[in-house]
Amino acid sequence: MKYTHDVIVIGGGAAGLTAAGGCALFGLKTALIEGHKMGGECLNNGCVPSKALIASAKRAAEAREEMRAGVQLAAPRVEWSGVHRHVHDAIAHIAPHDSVERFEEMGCEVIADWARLTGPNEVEVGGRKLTAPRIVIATGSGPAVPPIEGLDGVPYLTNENLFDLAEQPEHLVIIGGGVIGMEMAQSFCRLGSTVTVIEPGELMGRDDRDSVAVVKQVMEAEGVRFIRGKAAKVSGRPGAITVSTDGGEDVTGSHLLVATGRKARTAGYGLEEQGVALGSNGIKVDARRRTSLKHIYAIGDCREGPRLTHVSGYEGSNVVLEIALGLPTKVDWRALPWCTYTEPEVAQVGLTESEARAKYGDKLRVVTEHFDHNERAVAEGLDKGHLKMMLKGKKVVGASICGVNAGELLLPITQMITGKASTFDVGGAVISYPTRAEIVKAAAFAAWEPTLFGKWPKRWVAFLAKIRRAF
Ligand SMILES: Cc1cc2nc3c(=O)[nH]c(=O)nc-3n(C[C@H](O)[C@H](O)[C@H](O)COP(=O)(O)OP(=O)(O)OC[C@H]3O[C@@H](n4cnc5c(N)ncnc54)[C@H](O)[C@@H]3O)c2cc1C
Ligand SMILES: NC(=O)c1ccc[n+]([C@@H]2O[C@H](COP(=O)([O-])OP(=O)(O)OC[C@H]3O[C@@H](n4cnc5c(N)ncnc54)[C@H](O)[C@@H]3O)[C@@H](O)[C@H]2O)c1
Repeated sequence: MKYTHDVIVIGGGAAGLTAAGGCALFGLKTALIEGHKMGGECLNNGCVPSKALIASAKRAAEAREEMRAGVQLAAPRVEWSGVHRHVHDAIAHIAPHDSVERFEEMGCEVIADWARLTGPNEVEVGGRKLTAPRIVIATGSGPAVPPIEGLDGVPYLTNENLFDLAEQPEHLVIIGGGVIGMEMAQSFCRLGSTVTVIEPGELMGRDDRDSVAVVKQVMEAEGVRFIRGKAAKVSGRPGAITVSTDGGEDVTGSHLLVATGRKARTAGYGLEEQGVALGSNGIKVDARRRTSLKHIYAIGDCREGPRLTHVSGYEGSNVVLEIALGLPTKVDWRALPWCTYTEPEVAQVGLTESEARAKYGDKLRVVTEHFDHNERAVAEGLDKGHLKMMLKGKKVVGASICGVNAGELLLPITQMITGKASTFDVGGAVISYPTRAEIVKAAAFAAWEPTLFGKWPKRWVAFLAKIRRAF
């Protein structure tokens, strides 16, 4: 069969851009199809605007802090139009990196339209039929909005319109205390909105409980109100929206944000018709990200599995190895990192303590180091939080960190989990003093303390000392 392309990539978010760019750079004839905005969720409605908003909020929070380190800042003045501009400037600054022009320069044929799978090797787009021996689906996810009674009758926000708000909410009610709910709750509160979070289960359910407890305490002290319960009914009108929980509590706010999880984009573009198997929330894939039709790959948020930008990029790179170089490449989640950018941040890599306990039982050793023993943190007066390192013998199987810039501390731990560095290497490394990174070195060294100061080294030391005394 004569194909129009070597590979067709559907979706121009983090996953699709990585896959298409990589294939084109290797010289494959690559079609990259994006129906909406290049850069997808991360650039336009996700990571970039949310982290920019968090940055504005952090400035306001610092000014609101009581005197620290002998300095009292003046009360903050928040201009919503300025916050809005900062958020959109950040998007505009990064947009060229994900642009049509950049991907065309790499060698992709970029098509700005909606694609539809019309045959096992055929995609229809903009009235054209493209064919290729390999197809990559990277269509992402959107907000999963639960069927709450009355929700359709009021205006509500999701991550798709939150960053376009023209005015600052007076009282933002957030349904969902997951990652989006927590990052946005703290930010809007710090910018001066009243914020209420409704969550029936654990806040930030995937994360280490001790870390989340620290964040919750900080957010409550800053003024965020948490209601334990499930949003069961919504009523009201624009500007006065009431959410009633299954526990009988009512809260009325000026704005409502629904942050109740993600739904993979799998409908309406031919997957089922072509026999691509779907799971409960995403395309079914194997470890090599192949769908039930082995020449069709699914990567990033659209398939079942973790939904994070770096995961999309990682899977995009993997399929480039498969498609361009013919190297079967399985995903490896042993050292999967993630970070929630609350303050303090909550960062995780590998297993949490509870996962590690379930897997290793008594063989697990948890080393905990606190930032109030880290001299940089103490000097800065920002010493809340801790690092927990999960060890099986001298091998790291996971770590949870809660603290200022916790996400920046994950890299050496990733290397220890994958075996590219040992606890001995990191525990014995010379690193700058005083840095927060010393907490990682201290925990890695702790893996060796029982051995280093154990029976045999002590015997050797005693022997040497005895000889020295004798001569
Ligand atoms: C508020 C928020 C904050 C976040 N913060 C972080 C963070 O700090 N760190 C982190 O790692 N992750 C974060 N995420 C998650 C991250 O944004 C996603 O995991 C990531 O963007 C997924 O990339 P993707 O390429 O798989 O999908 P997407 O970015 O959703 O891209 C899919 C693209 O496919 C296009 N498309 C869909 N169907 C078709 C079709 N039929 N034809 C043509 N085009 C199509 C869509 O228009 C879209 O542009 C955040 C998410 C949200 C919502
Ligand atoms: N820093 C980051 O890496 C980052 C930041 C933001 C988003 N993300 C990504 O975005 C997604 C998280 O999105 P999210 O926060 O919407 O989902 P989530 O799954 O983290 O949290 C959703 C929460 O909504 C709650 N919920 C569901 N129905 C409810 C109801 N009726 N009433 C009250 N609460 C209800 C759930 O119990 C859950 O805790 C993930 O894919 C995540 O990886 C990542």
